Amino acid sequence: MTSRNLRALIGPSILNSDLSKLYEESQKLLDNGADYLHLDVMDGHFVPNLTFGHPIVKCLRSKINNAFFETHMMVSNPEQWIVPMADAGVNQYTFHIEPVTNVEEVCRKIKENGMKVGVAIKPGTPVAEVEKYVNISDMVLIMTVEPGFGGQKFMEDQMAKVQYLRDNYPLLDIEVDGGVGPATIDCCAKAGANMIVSGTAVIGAQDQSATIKLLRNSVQEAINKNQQN
Ligand SMILES: O=C(CO)[C@H](O)[C@H](O)COP(=O)(O)O
Ligand SMILES: [Co+2]
Repeated sequence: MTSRNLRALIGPSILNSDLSKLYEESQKLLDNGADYLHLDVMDGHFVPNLTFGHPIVKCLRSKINNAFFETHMMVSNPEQWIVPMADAGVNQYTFHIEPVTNVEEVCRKIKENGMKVGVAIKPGTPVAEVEKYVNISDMVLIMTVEPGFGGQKFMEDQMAKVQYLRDNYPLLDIEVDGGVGPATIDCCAKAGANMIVSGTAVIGAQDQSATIKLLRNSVQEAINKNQQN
């Protein structure tokens, strides 16, 4: 949890981009105004899909020096990858709490390795499960699809979790991920999300820059409105 003002931040997911051009696609997103990059790491075990791991992240970091990298760790043993990801130049390590027995220990180890901590929950996990860790993490990720694949339909029923967290933790960084784009952003913004992951909607946009701006404006307007009340 942080004590600064909330900011609207847009972190495109490169999951559904042309991964043979990972550097070019990532740089294009940053040039078009992305605030950070959301890198989806899947192990084929916690989720039924495989993506990439720390060697690829390290290569990307060697070409992109100054962007904020968040890895979304959809893996069964998040503790295993903390040191390699820190070494690869990751800034924030966001992991799912569902398979973890000692979440505090994982949070501690992530911080010890110089990264920010994100704690994530799947749609079926109650918000109370993640609320326990709000005070020892930098961000909470509320998944708005079942993790594993890009391009799925946004689950509006997850907004109750976002709203609950925002009502109780006004300065908490709350991220949403899955099916978020121009058609669903107002709903996320209104519920109180301030960190927005958007994959397909940004990657496939005719005008990436305009889409990123539209997402950010919607969230910033909601933040401003909230602060007036
Ligand atoms: O974590 C993810 C899937 O598990 C991705 O970040 C997410 O799906 C983003 O892609 P899209 O906006 O296309 O849904
Ligand atoms: Co993700």
